[in-house]
This record gives sequence, structure tokens and C-alpha cells, in this order.
Amino acid sequence: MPSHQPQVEPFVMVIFGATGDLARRKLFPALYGLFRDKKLHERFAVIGIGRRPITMDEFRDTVRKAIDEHSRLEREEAGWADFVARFYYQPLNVKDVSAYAQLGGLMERLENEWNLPGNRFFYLAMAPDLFGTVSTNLKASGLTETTGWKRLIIEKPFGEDYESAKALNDQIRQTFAEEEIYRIDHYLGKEMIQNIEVIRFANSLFEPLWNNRYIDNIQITASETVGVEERAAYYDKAGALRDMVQNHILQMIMMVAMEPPSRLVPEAIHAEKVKVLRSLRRLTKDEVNQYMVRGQYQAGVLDGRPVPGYREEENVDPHSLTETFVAGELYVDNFRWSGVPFYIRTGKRMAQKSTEIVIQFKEMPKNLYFNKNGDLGPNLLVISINPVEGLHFVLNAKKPGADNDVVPIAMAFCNDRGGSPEAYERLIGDAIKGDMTFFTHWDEVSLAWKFIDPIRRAWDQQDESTLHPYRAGTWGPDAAHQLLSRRGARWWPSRNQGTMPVIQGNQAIEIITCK
Ligand SMILES: NC(=O)C1=CN([C@@H]2O[C@H](COP(=O)(O)OP(=O)(O)OC[C@H]3O[C@@H](n4cnc5c(N)ncnc54)[C@H](OP(=O)(O)O)[C@@H]3O)[C@@H](O)[C@H]2O)C=CC1
Ligand SMILES: O=C1O[C@H](COP(=O)(O)O)[C@@H](O)[C@H](O)[C@H]1O
Repeated sequence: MPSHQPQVEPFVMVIFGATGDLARRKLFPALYGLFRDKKLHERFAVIGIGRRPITMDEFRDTVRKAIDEHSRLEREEAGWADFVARFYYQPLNVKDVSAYAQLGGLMERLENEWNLPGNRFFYLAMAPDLFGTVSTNLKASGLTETTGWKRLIIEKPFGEDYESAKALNDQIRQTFAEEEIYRIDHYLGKEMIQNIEVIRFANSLFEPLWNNRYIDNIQITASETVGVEERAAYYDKAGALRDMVQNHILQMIMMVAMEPPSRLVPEAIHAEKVKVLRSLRRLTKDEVNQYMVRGQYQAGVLDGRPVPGYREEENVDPHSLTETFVAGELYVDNFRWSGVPFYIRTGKRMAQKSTEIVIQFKEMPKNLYFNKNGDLGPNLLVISINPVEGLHFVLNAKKPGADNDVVPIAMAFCNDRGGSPEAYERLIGDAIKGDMTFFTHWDEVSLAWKFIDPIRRAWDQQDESTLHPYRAGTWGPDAAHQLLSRRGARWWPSRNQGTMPVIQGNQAIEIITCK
């Protein structure tokens, strides 16, 4: 959470890839939400770029449909004309540097018409192999020479390994300085991810316990029920390790494990996050299969309907060895976390959509109380990120009315306000204010790849025998459970729409918490 409140200023935003899926589903609705909540300056304009030769009116129609279908806010006629009048379209092939002159002409015209001071946003919402080209061509055509500021918002994936990410970064840095580059990781825009810092650093309760003396293990789950959908061309090359672990999962580890920053400013926060990645234990080739598990979904049943296996999906190589599931036991080798396993798991076609972080505290030094199964469950702090947003603190207490039975109870906070801004809306709003707190610094990207690359290389050299199959609709392969059971731990069941089943002995106890 930034302590300062930067001002919003007038700007022109150029969206490269404005006729694509991301623009339609996320970017236009985000701009509409910001507009409706009066978080944009009254003077702004948006230029959409794509190759297809559509007119400005057709483009505005696309924006309207996008908002009707995907906005968190119902579109209102009042104010609509004012909003949509700011959208313009310029057909352009981004590979053709000579075509940028037309874009420059349009930008200058709009800057005059809307009395804009030359603040320029360039949003790269297109295939990653075009990121570098656009950046280079923007400079070559002089569009980044401006009287105001210039900022680049760039989508994932940022490279496919350290070398390619570095090459891309070097290319972009020819045009934009690090403090002008806003690398999106949409997980950092999620309400409860942003809340992790607040929970940790605004409560004196947690800081003394937030270390290897009191925490037994940390579990991070990002499970999905969807399969590869229409993204096979990208996903079959990327796999879950690059798609989810390199960015979102490592970001969650950084948020949980970082030291308190000296001040709530982006530089101080990034510096602490980077230290976590520097302490993250890198795996040697021989250690990879000891600490990491990869899996691939097979046909199964989800929500009562049969779903195909990964290799049967459209446009997937029928012999693909791409992992759709990753689990791992990671270590942050510093004073605070030495010896505490960070268990991670992420996958497609799993039993539930759930993004959740569970902090499991250590057992009492001596148990005076037992529940009827003869044990006492550990205290848990559960941070629910998606689809439920909330916080559960699981404690032990006397079962009401019973003499000696102890049951888990939960102190819960549930964010069920509904209609709160989505990740993209928060992040675009931050970028407009010039607040980089929840964007990824190059140091984070590069260190993340340096952690991922040896795992990727090891798996790329292995055959099918280390790719664990799992049935669609389950919690992944057995090997992912064995990662924990060998240390006497287990994955805590995901909280599901308001209940948190806690398992003690072999019995699941439902703690009713939120509606
Ligand atoms: N879709 C999503 O939910 C998410 C997407 N992303 C990332 O966002 C980026 C965009 O993804 P997405 O919107 O799905 O992609 P789409 O394929 O749907 O859209 C691609 C866009 O790029 C334009 N385009 C392609 N080539 C050129 C060119 N040579 N010159 C000008 N415009 C071009 C297309 O316009 P036209 O066809 O008119 O040329 C289109 O507007 C990717 O980096 C992706 O990884 C990240 C997270 C989620
Ligand atoms: O970045 C990505 O994230 C989504 C999952 O995001 P969520 O907000 O729904 O948890 C994932 O489906 C996609 O493969 C990946 O590229």
C-alpha cells in the first residue's frame, strides 16, 4: 500500500492489440471502472491499434460491447457518450516502422484537441514476440520524445527464460528507463495479495510469530478447473512452470516472506522482495525431482461433465510432455525462514478454482488438551485470494457444552462487498498515478527466471516417466501429496465458498465461517 497519493494527470494511452481478447475482457472494462469511479483525469484519450481496417465507430462499438459483457459495473447511458468519445482507432502493422508516423500524427492531434501535456502511455497487449519490435519502433519514429512523461505497460510473459527475458529487457531499455516500465503480474492487483503486506505489517500480533520458530510450513495453492482452452499454441510451449510459477507463485512467496520495508515506497518494497528471491534455494539438476513434481491432466469429470485429457485438447501435440501441474517444496535460506518448507502447487483441471495461502503454525510444545481424535490441530492462518476473498485464523477452543473436547474454530474476515475493482483496474489505475508498487521490477523477473531455468532444463531432458498423470477434477498426482507426507504434513483442503474443512485425524470438521 503506497503511503503517498500520487496525482492523476491527463494522458493519452495507446493500446497495441486493442482488437484482441485482453483489451476486450480486461482493459476496456478497467478503464470504464476507473472513469465511473472518477479516478481518471477529465482530460484523457485512448488510441486502439490493430491490423484490421475497422473504422473509429466500429472500434467504439467494440468498446461498448466489451463493457456490456465484461464490466463489473452496468453500463449507464448517462456519461457514456463522454467516455466513448475518447476512444480512437488507428490501423497499423507494428512491424512497419514507417506506419508509426500516422500514429504520431493522431497523437499530436488528440493532444491538441484534448489539451494534453504530452503524457504518453504505451500498453503492449499483443503477442510477446512483438514487445521488443514495438518498443524499438516507437523510439525510431520519435513517438517517445514528448513534453510530458512516457510509460510502457507490458503484459506477460516477459521472456521464456533468463536469456530471452534479458534480451527483451535490453531492447526495451533502449527506449524506456526502468522506472518507466510497468510489467504486469495481474496477481499483484488482487485485493487479498495486496492485503498480505497490510496483514503482516499492520498487526503486532503476527510479526513475532512470522518466522521459523513458530511457523511449520507455508502452503500456496493456485488451482484452476479450466483446461488449456484456446491457448494451446502458447501453453503447450510454456507449461505451468513458466505460466504460473515463474510469476504469480513466486510473487506470492515474496509477499509472504519479505522483510518489512523501511518505508512504503516502491523502491523499498522491491528491494525487500528481491532479497527473498536471492535467498530462494536454487535446485541442481539432481535435486529437481526430489523437490519438484510435474503432472499432466488426463480425462476426468468436472462439475459432473466429462472433460478430455490434455493431449486430447484442440491444438495440443498428442505426445506433449508439457506439464499442466507443478508442485514443489521450496526453501528461503535466510535467518527468518531457514528450514521452513514453502509448499507450492498449481494446475489446470483440478478439483476447484482456488488461490489460497495457508500459514501453518508449529504444534504446542506440550499438549494439555486433546480432541476426541486424540490430537490437537495446528493454528492456521488462511489467506483466501480467489474466488473467495478473506482471512481465517484457525484456533483451538473448548467445544461448547462438552467437558473436555477441543475443536477448531475460525476467526474470519470475508470480503463479500462485491463489485470491488478487478486486478486490471487497480493496476492500470496505479500506472496512471505513476505508482510502481504492484508492478514487477526487472530484478524480480531476472531472478525468478534464474530460479526457474534449471528446473525447466532438467525436465526438458527427462522422459514421460517423471510426468505424473492426474485425473481431471482431482487435486493432482499422488506425488504432490507425498512431497508433504514425507515430512508428516498434508495439503490443507481448500476453503470452498465460505467453509473451511479442517482435517483432524481422519475426520473433516467443517467450520462455518462466511456466507
Ligand atoms: N487474453 C488474456 O486473458 C490474457 C492475455 N495476456 C497477454 O496479453 C497479450 C495479448 O493477448 P490477447 O489479447 O489474448 O491476444 P489476441 O491474439 O486476442 O490479440 C492480439 C492483438 O494484437 C494485434 N496484432 C497482432 N499482430 C499485430 C501486428 N503485427 N500489428 C498490429 N497489431 C497486431 C491483434 O490485432 P489484429 O488482429 O487486428 O491485427 C490483436 O488486437 C499477450 O501477451 C498475452 O500473453 C495476459 C494475461 C491474460
Ligand atoms: O496468468 C495466468 O493466470 C490465469 C489464472 O489467473 P486467475 O486470476 O484466474 O487465478 C491462468 O489461467 C493463465 O493460464 C495464466 O496465464
